[in-house]
Amino acid sequence: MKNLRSEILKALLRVEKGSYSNLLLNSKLKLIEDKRDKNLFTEIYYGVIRNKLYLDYIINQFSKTSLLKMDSEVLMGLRIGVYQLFFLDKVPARAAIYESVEAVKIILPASQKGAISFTNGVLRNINRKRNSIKLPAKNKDPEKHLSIKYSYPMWLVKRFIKQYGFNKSEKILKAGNKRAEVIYRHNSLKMTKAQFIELLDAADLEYESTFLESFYKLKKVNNPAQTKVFKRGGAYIQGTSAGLASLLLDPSENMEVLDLAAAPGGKTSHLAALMNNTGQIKALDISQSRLDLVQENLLRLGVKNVSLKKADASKYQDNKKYDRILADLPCSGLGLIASKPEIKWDKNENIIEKMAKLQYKILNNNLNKLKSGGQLLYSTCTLAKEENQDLIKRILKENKAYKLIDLSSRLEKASSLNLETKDKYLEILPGEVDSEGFFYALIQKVESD
Ligand SMILES: C[S@@+](CC[C@H](N)C(=O)[O-])C[C@H]1O[C@@H](n2cnc3c(N)ncnc32)[C@H](O)[C@@H]1O
Repeated sequence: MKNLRSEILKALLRVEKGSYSNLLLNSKLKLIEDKRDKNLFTEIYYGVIRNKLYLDYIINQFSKTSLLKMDSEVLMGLRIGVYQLFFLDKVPARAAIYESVEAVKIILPASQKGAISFTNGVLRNINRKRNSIKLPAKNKDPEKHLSIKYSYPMWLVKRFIKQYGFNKSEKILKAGNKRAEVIYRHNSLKMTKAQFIELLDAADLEYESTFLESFYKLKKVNNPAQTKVFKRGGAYIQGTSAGLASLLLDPSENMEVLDLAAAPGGKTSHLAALMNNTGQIKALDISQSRLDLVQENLLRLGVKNVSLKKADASKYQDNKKYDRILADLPCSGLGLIASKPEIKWDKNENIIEKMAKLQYKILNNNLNKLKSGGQLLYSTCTLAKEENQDLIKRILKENKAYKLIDLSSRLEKASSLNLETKDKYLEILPGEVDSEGFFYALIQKVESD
């Protein structure tokens, strides 16, 4: 790779235009040989996305030009520079400024000399007066304080404070800025636990256990999808909160299971493993290209009891009745900010409302596919109550033949987590648990005599 910072700058501009940060990063890291360069690329790239508002707050105090009027290349170059100055002790200030200005120089045409000296001047000025920078006061404007300190848009800070109060919100915001860890789920359909561990050890992969028995946190791994254990189907990369969903649904062998939104297949393949490849899982998704990913994953993982179908789950019709239904539905994703920090900047209140409507339609269309006594697990990776508690309350109010089951005993059986359910629901909050934010509710069709 020719110039690391200019490549970071280009990649960040693409994320601003809508590219998925994790997919783009993976494709960029493949082009970098040196391990230290890979780490520095990742650090600056995610650091700038995570801390954008804080970086802009600083730049704004030292620039006579408004941020809105700046060339996007210059603004991004400044963010890259300020991030290094404030967050990376190992990069000397002189190098941080020089490299960031060089990156802008490479990207902008030579005719834009003024923009280059502007970038240089602003960065030097910020570095000189760095000790004078102050956050908005916590006691005067607590919302603004959190918004700038942790770089979250105001609407999201206000929403969290309303739902969880100031202290819990601060923990959630802080945890969302921590780099997400890579976790392998051991896939028992391809190898025993002992063989799985043997392959981790043989590859010198450092790991530690988690609150779920089959999930291992990997330390310092650059290409988790390139290891032998992964390629042989012994592992699936999956967060612990995502993994908890299939465990809470608790399927048994030979059951009939419906998965309403399956792609890329994490929970489907986990269910298949828990059922030991017996019974039948019907897995739906609205997107064919995403179903192709499921197919690829199921093949690698040796899953044999799943049939895939492209369908809109809000309209899907089926004459069968199921023992278990997994409704891991599309959502606003506010629990996944640590692994996909651009969620901070891409989402808004309208998306939450839109998602809640879709989730309502999907649940209403599928509840009647449960057998008598059958159970549906609803899960989302978001922390918006309209998509979680409020939605489930409404569904149960309108459908009297269904009841909510307290998730405590399932949680105790599935994990070593010491968490209380609230109103029978379970919610995982980043900052309280070292995992993604998730919500779960278990609904049962009341048995008819
Ligand atoms: C949260 S993801 C599912 C993750 C999956 N359960 C897993 O564990 O890998 C939501 C999925 O819902 C799909 N989707 C969105 N709208 C849908 C609809 N109306 N019907 C079915 N699937 C839908 C998306 O394509 C996406 O793959």
